[in-house]
Amino acid sequence: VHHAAAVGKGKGVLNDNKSINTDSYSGGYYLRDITKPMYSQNGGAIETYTAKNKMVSPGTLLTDSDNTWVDPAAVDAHVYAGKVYDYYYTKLGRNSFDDEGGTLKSTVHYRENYGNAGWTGTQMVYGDGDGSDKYAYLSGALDVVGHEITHGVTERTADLVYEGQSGALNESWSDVFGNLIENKSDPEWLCGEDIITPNIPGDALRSMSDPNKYGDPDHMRDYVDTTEDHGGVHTNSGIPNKAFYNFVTTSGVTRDNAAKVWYRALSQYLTSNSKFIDARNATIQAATDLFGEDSKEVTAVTNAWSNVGVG
Ligand SMILES: CCCCC[C@H](S)C(=O)N[C@@H](Cc1ccccc1)C(=O)N[C@@H](C)C(=O)O
Ligand SMILES: [Zn+2]
Repeated sequence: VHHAAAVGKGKGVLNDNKSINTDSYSGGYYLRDITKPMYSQNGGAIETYTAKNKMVSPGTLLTDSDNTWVDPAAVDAHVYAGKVYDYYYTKLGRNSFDDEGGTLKSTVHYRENYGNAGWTGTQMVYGDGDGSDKYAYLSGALDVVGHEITHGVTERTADLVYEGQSGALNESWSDVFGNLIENKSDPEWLCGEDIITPNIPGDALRSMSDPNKYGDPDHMRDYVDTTEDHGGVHTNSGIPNKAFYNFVTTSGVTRDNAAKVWYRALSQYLTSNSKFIDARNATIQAATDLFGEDSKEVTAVTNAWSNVGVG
């Protein structure tokens, strides 16, 4: 069967027009992007499926007869996964989540009234929202898609245990790369702002610049000891999130260099039971490796963690 790259059209969750890389064969179009380096290297692709609101993954590969796509959740999951692939490949030299050109699979319409998105260990899954007006389709935000795929990167590198401090680091690294990839110029470095209460502008699930705004700590003294949410991984992530925000907004530190430091710390130094103090040390070591011990990056990252009471 001959596969040919095609370009389709569709609207995203925010009703925006998007071009979509699709795969045309046997007289139909499939939501499979075969334009990435991984395809020619080892047949890796970006594929988008629907679970039809069941708890199945990957589900059914989406197809269309005329390459005009009418499922906004699928359009955004697909296009945004491509953007995340491109970011890791071009900015950090990583070839997909596994650095082996592994196919990136997304499943949309996962479960019923699912107000969340996740990484299953092999792929991304996206809910439609919780049935209230709190969420739009979760794949409609590039920071969400970047967040979930980064869990795949983390699992193949530091493999941070999803519990307590290592779990909060796991969550934070996903928020960091979700926002780096989304690359908005908004000063607050918000999480999920595009899909949280779509009718209310400006709100979000978390803020990296001011975690307290959404009830999350921004200093070690306010670390939340809880059994909820795997030990508060989405709350205590406020502390490393704020540390990254401090670092990336220090004058002279560029987003790309901050990303290199955080990626090198994740892939070379963090391990499954790392705690916040280990993340401080890992990012200082990574900055030292990349820019030298007397660099502004080393000074900035040291101060960034001190500011949140770590180290
Ligand atoms: C095992 C527990 C369920 C998986 C949690 C996934 S990884 C997650 O963290 N999802 C994000 C979605 C997201 C990402 C970026 C920006 C906004 C929202 C998340 O924050 N989920 C919240 C709702 C939560 O699980 O508490
Ligand atoms: Zn997460």
